[in-house]
Amino acid sequence: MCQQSTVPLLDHNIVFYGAGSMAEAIVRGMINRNVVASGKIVMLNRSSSERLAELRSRYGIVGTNDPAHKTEHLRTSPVIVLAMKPKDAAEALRELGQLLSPDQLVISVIAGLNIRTIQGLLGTKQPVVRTMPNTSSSIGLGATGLAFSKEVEEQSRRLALNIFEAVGTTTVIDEERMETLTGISGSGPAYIYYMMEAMIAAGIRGGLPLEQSTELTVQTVLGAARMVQQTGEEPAALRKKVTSPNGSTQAALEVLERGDFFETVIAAVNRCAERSREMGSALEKELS
Ligand SMILES: NC(=O)C1=CN([C@@H]2O[C@H](COP(=O)(O)OP(=O)(O)OC[C@H]3O[C@@H](n4cnc5c(N)ncnc54)[C@H](OP(=O)(O)O)[C@@H]3O)[C@@H](O)[C@H]2O)C=CC1
Ligand SMILES: O=C(O)[C@@H]1CCC=N1
Repeated sequence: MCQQSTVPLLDHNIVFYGAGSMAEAIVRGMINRNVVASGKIVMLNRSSSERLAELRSRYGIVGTNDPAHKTEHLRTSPVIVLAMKPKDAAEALRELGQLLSPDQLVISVIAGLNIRTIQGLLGTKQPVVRTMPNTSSSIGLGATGLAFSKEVEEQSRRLALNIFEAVGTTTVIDEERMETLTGISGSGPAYIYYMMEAMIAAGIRGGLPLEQSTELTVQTVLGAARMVQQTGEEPAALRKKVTSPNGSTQAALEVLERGDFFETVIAAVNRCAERSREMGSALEKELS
């Protein structure tokens, strides 16, 4: 993980076009890690003024809905992060393309939307970085996959990596693997939270107070992730160390196996990847 720097990495504006959960997670992480001064972060959305007011007061960023200001920021910012939902992307990108000049870097966090479609909707051969971050970026523990269009020059490549390295780890991949990566790390936090919800519920049903059940679950998930990271051992090897022959863990794992846990998780990751492709195809159709 990156050390907190005393000098911000970015000394120019960065626009977040879309001001929802993912944009906030990255912004929060960037501010906490001093990647950029909060006054240089501009957050734009479609219509929610209350949301922008909340973000302005929470982070000291610039947030505006005023059409003239929005246009001005989009026209002049060297870096624009696309952070709206896939369903809203086509219209937004068509309008955005008319404002851009060739050197402005476009970074997308939109699931499924590929580089070719981004450039097609913009109507320009813009340098594009397609990324898939996750919401843990907000505490500096994100995992972001990145793929670059051929127009992205070394300096811009470095800049994009700097932004996401400051809020977690980065993995550069071939764009064709982005949907699989989405299935693992983009959506992955939700699977872990779901597992945690179930563990907490089981604790409560077994008579533990909510607070204790939550604390035990959180520490268990945290400890297990750290064990894999710090020991360098395979998860399967670590699992075996918990599992005494004919003991309680074995009995529990047998129940998970009966529910086809392993293959169910793989099927969930695959379905996530497939859904990302479906969303991408719907956007690709907007090109014709
Ligand atoms: N949430 C996550 O864990 C992750 C999300 N992503 C991707 O991030 C993107 C955003 O997701 P998320 O933050 O969860 O979504 P949210 O619904 O929380 O936020 C979407 C934002 O986009 C804005 N918006 C919609 N249309 C436009 C437009 N035409 N112009 C400008 N802004 C617009 C909305 O503004 P308003 O409220 O005013 O309509 C809102 O601020 C998605 O594409 C998703 O695939 C990627 C990785 C992880
Ligand atoms: O659910 C979604 O579509 C987004 C993409 C990855 C995480 N959330």
